[in-house]
Amino acid sequence: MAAKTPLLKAENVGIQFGGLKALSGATMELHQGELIGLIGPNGAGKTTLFNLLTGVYVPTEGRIMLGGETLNGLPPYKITRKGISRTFQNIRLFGELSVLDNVKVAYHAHARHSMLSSIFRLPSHFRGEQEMEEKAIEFLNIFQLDSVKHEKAKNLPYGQQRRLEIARALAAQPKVLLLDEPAAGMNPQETKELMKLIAFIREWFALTILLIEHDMSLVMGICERIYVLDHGQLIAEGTPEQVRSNPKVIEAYLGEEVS
Ligand SMILES: Nc1ncnc2c1ncn2[C@@H]1O[C@H](COP(=O)(O)OP(=O)(O)OP(=O)(O)O)[C@@H](O)[C@H]1O
Repeated sequence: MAAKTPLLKAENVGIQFGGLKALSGATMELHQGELIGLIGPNGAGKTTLFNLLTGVYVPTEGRIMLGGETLNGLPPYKITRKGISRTFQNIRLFGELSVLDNVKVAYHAHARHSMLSSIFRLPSHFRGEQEMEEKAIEFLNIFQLDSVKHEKAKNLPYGQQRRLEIARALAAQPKVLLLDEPAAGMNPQETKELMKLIAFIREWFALTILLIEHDMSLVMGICERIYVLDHGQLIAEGTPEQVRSNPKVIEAYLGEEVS
């Protein structure tokens, strides 16, 4: 029975901004190891759902649970510590810091060596530092960023900045990774490679991933299941094939490319 408990669950979740119901009655379950797509037209509520899952917004209705523990009302940093990391639609990096330091800072937020050992530069501090550097370089290798590790993040080409953002999110050692349009602004070749990389890191880190993507064809190849949002409501859920042929989804995407 325990195996059936979802890792992350949103139960009738919603939020209202003034008169606007940006999201309402959203119920979603992510199970350990799944790679799930979240799609929908512009303004459907996709990022709002991410903001609710990560504590940026507090739901005005419903419950969010991670492994059975309710997250409602916890601040974002506590939710990150509990195991939910995310990337943003608009890249958020420390532009003036090196690529390596960007990952180390993210790793630091999670590292366990104590403040006292850092202040007094005790041997455990240096072991912690070394371990952090090794871990950070490991992440950079996976994302093919090791050759640019001393570059300032702001000087990287766009595609590399996007990959660095994912490396940073992973450095927090999440159970669940939320990716908000990770391929936005990438060319088709970069996008294809990124999708492969996402499928790879899911396996490598035994992650559960929720991926926002505007273009259904991009998620078709790698996601087992897809949730579809439209006007703040989840209108469909199923395999890519089920979702693609769902009349509500076709209607929501009317005038847009569905496949
Ligand atoms: N803080 C806020 N205050 C007021 N309205 C908001 C706020 N955040 C989101 N909204 C509104 O909620 C709705 C859903 O926005 P959201 O950004 O979640 O959509 P989205 O599906 O991610 O869209 P896109 O694909 O364009 O990124 C929009 O109408 C948006 O203007």
